[in-house]
Amino acid sequence: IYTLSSLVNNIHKAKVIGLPYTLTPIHELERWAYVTDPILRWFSRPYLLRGEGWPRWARFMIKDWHYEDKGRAHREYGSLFVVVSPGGLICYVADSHAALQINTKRRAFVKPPDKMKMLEPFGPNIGSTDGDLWKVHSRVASPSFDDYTQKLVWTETRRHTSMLVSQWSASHEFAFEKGVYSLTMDVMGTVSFGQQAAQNNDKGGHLPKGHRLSLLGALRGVIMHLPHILLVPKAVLRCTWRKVYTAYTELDQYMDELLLQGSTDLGEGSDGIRSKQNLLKAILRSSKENEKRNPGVIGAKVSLTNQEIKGNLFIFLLAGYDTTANTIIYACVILALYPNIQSAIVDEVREFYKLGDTEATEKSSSEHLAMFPYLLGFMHEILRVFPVIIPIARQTVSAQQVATKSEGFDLESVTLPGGMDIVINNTAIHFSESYWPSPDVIDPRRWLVRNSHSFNPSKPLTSEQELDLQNRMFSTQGNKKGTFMTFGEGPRACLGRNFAKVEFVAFFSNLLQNHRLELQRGLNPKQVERDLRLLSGGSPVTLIPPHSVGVRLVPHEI
Ligand code: HEM
Repeated sequence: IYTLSSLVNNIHKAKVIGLPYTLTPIHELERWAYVTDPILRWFSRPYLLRGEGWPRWARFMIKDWHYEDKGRAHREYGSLFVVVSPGGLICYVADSHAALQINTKRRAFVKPPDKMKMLEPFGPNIGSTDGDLWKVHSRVASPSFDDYTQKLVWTETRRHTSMLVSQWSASHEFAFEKGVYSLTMDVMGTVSFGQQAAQNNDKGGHLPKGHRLSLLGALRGVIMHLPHILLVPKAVLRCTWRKVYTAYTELDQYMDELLLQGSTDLGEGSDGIRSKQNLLKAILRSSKENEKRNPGVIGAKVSLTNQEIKGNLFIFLLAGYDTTANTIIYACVILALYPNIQSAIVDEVREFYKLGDTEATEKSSSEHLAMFPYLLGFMHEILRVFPVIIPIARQTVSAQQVATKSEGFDLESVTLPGGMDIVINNTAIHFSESYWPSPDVIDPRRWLVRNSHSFNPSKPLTSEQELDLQNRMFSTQGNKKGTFMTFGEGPRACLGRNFAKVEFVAFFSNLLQNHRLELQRGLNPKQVERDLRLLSGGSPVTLIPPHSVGVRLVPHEI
């Protein structure tokens, strides 16, 4: 009776909103969806492989159904619609104008508070907080992502890629995904905690006093078991999964020690040289500087506690490790499938090496990136077609009006009630013909013309586009806001987007210097591409390919 009356009540709420709505027994944000998701994914596989999307009755019960759906639901119900279940209502948005407002008005549309608590195993952070507290986190954390950090990312990524290339080229059947994951993890580790993360290992017996794992070992243990650390209460973890619990406590202890060391260095003034820093020290210093700058603000929070600094370092690891790894993995497979795109990137890489100052540390990260416009275009095209962060979720704090501008959508604005869940369907936006002509076609040149929305890879180029392509400039300036959402938009957009771009470019500029990527022998390219585009691995955190995809490194012909 309760379930039924909740459903009737929710239908009434949906009718008042006035948007098209549809019913489902369970929606994707409910706990029950953890049960329906694996069953329905397994059951729907044959439909997906036929290119028909989800069975209509099942789709809203599947977590992150949007990727495989590719905007079908929006073509059926409209660019904004509501899914109603006894458990609640979700408003799905695929209208760039509405998406932009929702992302820009951060005080009116907040991150769902109940889900954000989960992101605080080490402490509150920039990703989990909202309102005034977020502002303090943002003020302290943002300056740490400066040019020095990006340069560190550049050098560390190139160093780790060189090591990976020698391992991979020594063995034809290398563990491809594993290599990429360990690369992004090691880069995150050294950039966050300094060289200490790369030194001492668990096997060599040189563990620091009082530790059972190395810093990198603890980091790896935490990252590999993130879902358990985020979802299982610590007391339960301690009794049931000792190994994971140990990694968690060890990382906590390392961060405490590093913070203490960092504070002492700052106090003694021996930390004046920015070049000796890592993210941990940078954020500590930024927090102290904020405190000095605002001494008179009584009662107002201006700096972060050690707990909050740890929380932020954790969120950087969480947000930056497998997002970048999966972007690189999708990119490697697409390069193996599209030799023409790979050749254009190899040309760009060769131009770069001709300049002869590849490790030029005096160059800023933006100068490095400017040398790879096509590669950056390719990265954005990968992130458009494979948006590794699938949904962007928000909740209204009180009743909020949202204006819409989609073609064929009757309503000019709608009022969403307070406490309503909203999901911005970025896959639907990225596969909308009106924002991205011929959206299925992967073409990095979209990002090298002044107006990406007028570029149709299936049609001949206009003279203006030809001119733009000759000038070879990567830019998103002319693009309509709200049409590319993989890094989010507005004040809560990704803090590490430049970090990810530098890492991506540093990786491929090194990998493709002497080698090409090909599919492993025996794989059918059509089948590989079909699986990649039609299925996802159903990860709880980021979009991952449905199964391991073999690529191999082949030396360039001389
Ligand atoms: C390809 C790689 C990446 C993608 C696609 C990505 C995507 C995103 C998206 C979509 C958001 C906004 C979520 C929302 O609005 O709810 C976000 C936020 C964030 N990202 Fe990334 N990210 C990437 C890499 C990184 C890296 C490398 C770092 C750090 C080292 C990072 C740190 C963050 C942080 C701290 C936030 C929270 C910002 C805030 O709430 O104010 N990300 N990211």
